[in-house]
Amino acid sequence: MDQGGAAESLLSDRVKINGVVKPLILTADGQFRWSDGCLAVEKQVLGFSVEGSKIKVRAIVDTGAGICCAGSEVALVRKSFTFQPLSDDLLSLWCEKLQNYLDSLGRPKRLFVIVNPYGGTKSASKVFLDFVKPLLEDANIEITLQETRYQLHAKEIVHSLELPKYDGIVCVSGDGILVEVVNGLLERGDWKTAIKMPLGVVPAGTGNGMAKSLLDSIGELCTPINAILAIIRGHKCSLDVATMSQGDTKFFSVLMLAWGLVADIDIESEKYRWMGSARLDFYAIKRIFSLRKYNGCIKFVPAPGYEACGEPTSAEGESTSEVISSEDGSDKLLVNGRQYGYQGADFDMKNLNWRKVDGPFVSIWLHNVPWGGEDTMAAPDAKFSDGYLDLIMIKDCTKLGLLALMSELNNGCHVKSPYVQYIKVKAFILEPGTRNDNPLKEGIIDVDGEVLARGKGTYKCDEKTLMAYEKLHINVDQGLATLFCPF
Ligand SMILES: Nc1ncnc2c1ncn2[C@@H]1O[C@H](COP(=O)(O)OP(=O)(O)OP(=O)(O)O)[C@@H](O)[C@H]1O
Repeated sequence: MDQGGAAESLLSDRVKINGVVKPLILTADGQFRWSDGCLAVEKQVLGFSVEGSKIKVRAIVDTGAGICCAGSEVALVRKSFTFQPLSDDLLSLWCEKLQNYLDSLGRPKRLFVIVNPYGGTKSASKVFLDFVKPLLEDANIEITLQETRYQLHAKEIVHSLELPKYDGIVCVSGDGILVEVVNGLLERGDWKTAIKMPLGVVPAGTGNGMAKSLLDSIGELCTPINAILAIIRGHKCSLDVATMSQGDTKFFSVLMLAWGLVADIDIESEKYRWMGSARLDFYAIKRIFSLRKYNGCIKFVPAPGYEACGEPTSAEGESTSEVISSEDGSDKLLVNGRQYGYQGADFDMKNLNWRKVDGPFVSIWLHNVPWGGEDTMAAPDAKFSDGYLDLIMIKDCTKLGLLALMSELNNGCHVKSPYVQYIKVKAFILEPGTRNDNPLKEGIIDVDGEVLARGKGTYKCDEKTLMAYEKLHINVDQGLATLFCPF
């Protein structure tokens, strides 16, 4: 038996496999090999347990064919491999070596899992039971489960969550719950440390843009199994957070903002929910044939290389609040005696290269990540933490041009249309106006799939929204949040 002296081997031994004594080796680069099999620990091994004098290694393997996992063409199946070391000492040694190797991978050990049983097709509880729970158990990850019971419940939960007890928060939901979690973390007094908590998302809503963006970035399908495997493997990446502010009211966005055509399609098509997913295509065609344009103005700070867009302008800062340091050292903001958490990126609004474009506009779309939903690659060049939002702007477009453009949203080629201006921005000001065919009607501002503001005469305009249909400031904090990612 070799305990690692030989090159590349952490442990090389003879063990019983199916009653026959065979050589087994664990290499320093994480290969677990025996005479008729091999597992790559990093990619395939989830965890192991001791059963009497045997060790059961639980893995996920690609069978290459056969049953599909939730639509995935790759047939991933859970498999276990059992072996019996020849003495108790060797059993302990194998456990130690395997555990040390798994520990060196920095995987999470305790996860707080939020399930929204009412999101999307109401499939989140089933996704949790079929994929999330069994795979987390295989990986020996301790689960604390909380189902959401009402809107904004997830935000409330993370407000008071004892974060040091967990290595990450997992949302089994659509994008809505992830956005609530980010907002909840950033509203905490200890937001600076809270927002470093790794966040995972397992697609189980109607809008699964973040899960799709993460998995598609390495060519994987957006399936619950691929998403939970990425979380178990524990790789992390940073994510830009955009702060939308109107005076002292803030909203923290991780996906997108839409105003004009895309917002109208997204929000007003709710009237046709009974049509299922066809409602979006149906309503898009309807909107294109009676196209609206909105007056207003946008100002932005372009990323290097995009300075030619728009006309030079200036932007006046609107900081009305004062950041104080509290006794516990956390930065809290005192506005009218009330304490807030994060207040947006530290930004000197005045001394930047602001540019301006005046309306009317057909559509303004700002994207933080490439995919807005599983079928919408809105911003093909968007990066998780480049510190910029991708602006997709349409001012003028023929109806046929728009139809062609919309049909390319699933592959991102719409940005090549001559009617589309596609640039990256660091900061953005939206001054939304009225419809240019009817000064009594205004528009809708859609942020991360929720209505941030509704103007006069819009669909459900009597419903209260977080912000008014007025000037809105947006700036980006590079890599503020952390995500579990598959790369
Ligand atoms: N128990 C509940 N009842 C009703 N709404 C809820 C409940 N729990 C959460 N919600 C709300 O459901 C919304 C959608 O959440 P989720 O992220 O799962 O899906 P989505 O794809 O973003 O949206 P949807 O599927 O509703 O179009 C969130 O805004 C959240 O506040």
